[in-house]
Amino acid sequence: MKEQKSMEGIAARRTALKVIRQVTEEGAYAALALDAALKNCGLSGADRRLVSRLTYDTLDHLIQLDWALSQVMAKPDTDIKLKNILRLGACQILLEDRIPESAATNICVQLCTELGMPGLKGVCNGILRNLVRKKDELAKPDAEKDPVKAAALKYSVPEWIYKRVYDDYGEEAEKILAFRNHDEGWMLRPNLLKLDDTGFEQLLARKVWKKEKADLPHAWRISGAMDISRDADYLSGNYSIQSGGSMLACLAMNVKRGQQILDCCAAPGGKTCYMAELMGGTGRIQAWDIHDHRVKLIEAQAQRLGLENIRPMVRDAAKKREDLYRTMDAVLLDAPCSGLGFMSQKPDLKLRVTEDSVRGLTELQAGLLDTVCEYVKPGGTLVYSTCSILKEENEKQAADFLARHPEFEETELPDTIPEKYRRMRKTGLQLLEYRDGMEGFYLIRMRRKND
Ligand SMILES: C[S@@+](CC[C@H](N)C(=O)[O-])C[C@H]1O[C@@H](n2cnc3c(N)ncnc32)[C@H](O)[C@@H]1O
Repeated sequence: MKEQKSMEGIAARRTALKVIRQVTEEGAYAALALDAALKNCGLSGADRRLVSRLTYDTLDHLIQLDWALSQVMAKPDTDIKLKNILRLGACQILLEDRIPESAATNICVQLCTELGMPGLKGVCNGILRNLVRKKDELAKPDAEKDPVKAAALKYSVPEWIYKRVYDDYGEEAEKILAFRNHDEGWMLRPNLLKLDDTGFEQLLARKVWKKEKADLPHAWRISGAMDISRDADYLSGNYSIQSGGSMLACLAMNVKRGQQILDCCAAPGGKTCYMAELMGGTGRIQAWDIHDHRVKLIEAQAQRLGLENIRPMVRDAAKKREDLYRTMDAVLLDAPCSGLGFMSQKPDLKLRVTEDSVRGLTELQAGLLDTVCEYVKPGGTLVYSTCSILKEENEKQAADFLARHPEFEETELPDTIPEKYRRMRKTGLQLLEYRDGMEGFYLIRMRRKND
């Protein structure tokens, strides 16, 4: 029995290590790699939770863990496989109260053999035991001499992210970067073609989940659901899972029955479907995405929800379509972005996003805005949104667009959006996780002036 328990412990760490390796060595997305690893893995509920926690904690604290390890290793530039085993060990030794240090170390030593490195067992053992001994006296960078390095390490973010967020938000950067989302909840909203708010509340009352009304129209926060995408009411299209920022972008579009709408970067279709419902299934939404396999996701959502006013299409929104000029009542550009608004929920973003990639995205966003704005009718609406917190992708991007396009102006957010969010605006609305209880998200509503 005892032996079986220790084997389960190994299985959970082996699975966590597999995901950490896929993310750091192969560039996999943590959420997808974790889902795949947990599918049919045969682990108990407690072990599955341990896998998720160890994976996310290791990735989230990777910069701190590497710093700590560099102080107890003779040669910090070690083989990447060994490095990942050490990171997993350091995560348990430095961040977990409930795991005995000896168990963490012994299992990591065992994992060296499993990864075909029996010759490194002694090195691994030595480094982790050294870490256990010295963990309370690890040096920190001198905050006076190198404040950026010290702060980046404190929040376990790359230095360029710390600098950028500090430049954008000043002292508030600390709150933004310190925030960690430990809420495993979801935001749900009813399919408006099938259920009104009362009907949805009754549906939720039948579920064992914890639920509370969110401060957005129709929306509820729920937690305690294992795999919501297998729930029968979800599968039969009674409701959707949608984040708060995403719902606000749809409300900002202020769509009406019978309108012609373009959603330029639409996959997997969360916003398209909400807008299609807000239009009561009437009018038409062209839902473009550049990737064929992602357009199929829009089709699947529209089908699940029974929405017939959506036209999913594989289109490159960067290519001009003169035949569509001035034809749309409203255009949504939910642009490809760094995604840094989800940093606390997706810590692998900190490893994936680089200064160069942000530069490329910013140029892409500006080009897309210049192209798709042409489709808006006089008096029509253009909403630009991202799930980023960087001003370069958001407020500054929008201000630059408005300067290049005097035929557009920023307009008020409609009163379907709660006043609290309408009041928070400067140029556009920036939501922040630590403050607003939803992902970091940006949106601005603009209008093409009448000629
Ligand atoms: C932020 S996601 C959109 C999320 C979506 N609006 C939703 O709410 O479900 C950005 C999307 O833009 C797509 N994309 C990137 N470049 C594009 C382009 N040039 N034309 C059309 N779609 C593009 C990506 O494939 C990705 O699906």
